[in-house]
Amino acid sequence: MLRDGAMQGKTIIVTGGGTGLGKSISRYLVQLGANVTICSRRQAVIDETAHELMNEPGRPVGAGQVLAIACDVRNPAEIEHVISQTIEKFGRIDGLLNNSAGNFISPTERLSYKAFDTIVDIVLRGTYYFTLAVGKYWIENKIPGTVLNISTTYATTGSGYVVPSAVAKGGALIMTKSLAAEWGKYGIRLNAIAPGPFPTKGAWDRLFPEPLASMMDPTSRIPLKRVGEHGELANLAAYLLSDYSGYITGETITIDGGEVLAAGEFSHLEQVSSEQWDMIEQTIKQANRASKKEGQG
Ligand SMILES: CCC/C=C/C(=O)SCCNC(=O)CCNC(=O)[C@H](O)C(C)(C)COP(=O)([O-])OP(=O)([O-])OC[C@H]1O[C@@H](n2cnc3c(N)ncnc32)[C@H](O)[C@@H]1OP(=O)([O-])[O-]
Ligand SMILES: NC(=O)C1=CN([C@@H]2O[C@H](COP(=O)(O)OP(=O)(O)OC[C@H]3O[C@@H](n4cnc5c(N)ncnc54)[C@H](OP(=O)(O)O)[C@@H]3O)[C@@H](O)[C@H]2O)C=CC1
Repeated sequence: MLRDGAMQGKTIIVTGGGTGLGKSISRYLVQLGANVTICSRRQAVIDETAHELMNEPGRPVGAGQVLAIACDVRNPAEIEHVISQTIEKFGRIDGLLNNSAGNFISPTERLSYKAFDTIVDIVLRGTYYFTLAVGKYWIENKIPGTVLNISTTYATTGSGYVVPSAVAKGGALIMTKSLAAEWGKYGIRLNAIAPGPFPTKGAWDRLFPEPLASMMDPTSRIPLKRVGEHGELANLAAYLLSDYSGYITGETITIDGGEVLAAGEFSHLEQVSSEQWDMIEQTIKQANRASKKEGQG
């Protein structure tokens, strides 16, 4: 979507950049010329991704560099290591993509305290630790940085069976708005993306395992009748991390094929056949005529 070289000179840290959506967004940022530090717990996974992104067939001239540094986002010392290594290699940091997450589907009453903590710690604590560390660096160095948080649509609607994730994503979303209000004076912007279903191994293994996968079709509730494509999300993420979105802050952009609209009370009526609509129309018109007659009488 953006022109070639649109992110040249920018350095972005992508948490969870070794897999799934973080990897796809990192790929696009690198193609656009950004230097990208990818970090997550598994060094072997991020090393392999860094190698892949640096050696892609058709890699454009002017594509960015990739640095892979292991980091558990629950650990401030490891976050500070990522920040110092990134500055040492690329000179500065312009953007932070908080994309790391943990999640699995479960009735809430089956969760141990530790299970609940594990999700909230990765998603909420990890997001505010990283944002705080990078934000302090930006304020101290007068850099107008940009944070982009990968949220979910249920961060605002709520959802059963993923309650720790909903709690944590909801908290991170409120942080996005709150800090956008507070740090605007430093030129720092914070936005979020709320994706609908975008197939990744990480999400599908934990949210649509068998027998759930055979029982439900995630596209059935989506007005556009399909899941998202990674390139569609990467376009939006690159735009929100770029200077082209310079007047947008505190915003959450939903990219879900209209899935959240399924909550509308009558939105499921696509199951009604054309013949049934003929009958319904006649029934309503009959009721209209009857009520008119009552008015005349
Ligand atoms: C498409 C829609 C939106 C998508 C949104 C996304 O975020 S997709 C992103 C998807 N991507 C990812 O999630 C990627 C990263 N995810 C992961 O690494 C793991 O899934 C993790 C989040 C469990 C963390 O692993 P870890 O090694 O740090 O932790 P651990 O193994 O030690 O477990 C901690 C506690 O949780 C318990 N527990 C675990 N499973 C279940 C269960 N099914 N049932 C009940 N409990 C369960 C486990 O028993 C333990 O508690 P205990 O017994 O000690 O009291
Ligand atoms: N796929 C989808 O349909 C949707 C995804 N999302 C969001 O998109 C984002 C990416 O998810 P997706 O790509 O699907 O799934 P993935 O499982 O591929 O991505 C999650 C990433 O988080 C990293 N991670 C997990 N725990 C930690 C930790 N403690 N410290 C650092 N990194 C960690 C993982 O790497 P490692 O294991 O090496 O640490 C992994 O790279 C998440 O925020 C998710 O909530 C939102 C809505 C829908």
